[in-house]
Amino acid sequence: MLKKNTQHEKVSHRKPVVLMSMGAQERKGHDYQVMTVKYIKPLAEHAGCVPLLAPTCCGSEDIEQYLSMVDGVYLTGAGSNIDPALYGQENLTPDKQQDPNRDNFDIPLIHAALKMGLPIFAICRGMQELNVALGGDLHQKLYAEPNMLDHREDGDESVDEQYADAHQVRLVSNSWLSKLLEAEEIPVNSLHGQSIKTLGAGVQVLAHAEDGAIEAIHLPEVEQFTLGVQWHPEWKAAQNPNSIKIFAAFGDACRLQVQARS
Ligand SMILES: N[C@@H](CCC(=O)NCCCC(=O)O)C(=O)O
Repeated sequence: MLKKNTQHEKVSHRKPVVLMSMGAQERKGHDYQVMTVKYIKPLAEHAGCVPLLAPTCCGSEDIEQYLSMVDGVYLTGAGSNIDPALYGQENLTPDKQQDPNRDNFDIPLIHAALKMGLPIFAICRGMQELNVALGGDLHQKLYAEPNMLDHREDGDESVDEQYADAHQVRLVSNSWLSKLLEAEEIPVNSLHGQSIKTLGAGVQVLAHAEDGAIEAIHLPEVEQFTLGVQWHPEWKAAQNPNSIKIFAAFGDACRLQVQARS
């Protein structure tokens, strides 16, 4: 009987594991590391990945070990601002919360993940981190810039109202994102006071808001999937076909990574 040579047919059927870095929160005098459920669920349900939550409070020395266990990196939004010293500016919003541990974990994490060829999907603060890690900078108060709209949510509204579509974004024509979403323009929610000002090395724009604010980026010179969006596709993702497509595309890229490693 002929023996089938399975050596070249090794296909791994395990789900991709994706690292999510947690953020700091203080509650009743105790320091917590947290992650919002709205970010976790679409990664499992629409990307088909296994979320692995990494605390950012223990320094960055174990980053390579974390990355050796995962097939992708997912950088979420968070209320805290990135320390402007990391992009060479004085702090213009000293009243706003910062999270130096997350900054100090995520910046080297991004460099290491890029070096390892891991897919990266970044939302809101995560997209800003991706740009800062590559030497770009931010508008610290987008709302105070001439001719720019106020992209912040109204804190007095209900959460549903805060995350409702707020404006259109125009996708760069013929880009992979416009092809994926089969659209030139999509409506998005908007909950940020800061935004990308100068692009980092290798960063390219994939979408703009009506006022010119940068709404989506990628790194076309690297081989792996990279996407940063300033809006929140994680919010009620199951009800938004564009969000489902974005999470599925990230999941597909992580599945390719699983195969590449098997
Ligand atoms: N502080 C930055 C980043 C904004 C951001 O990530 N917001 C997320 C809000 C909370 C959440 O939905 O997780 C800025 O203001 O631009």
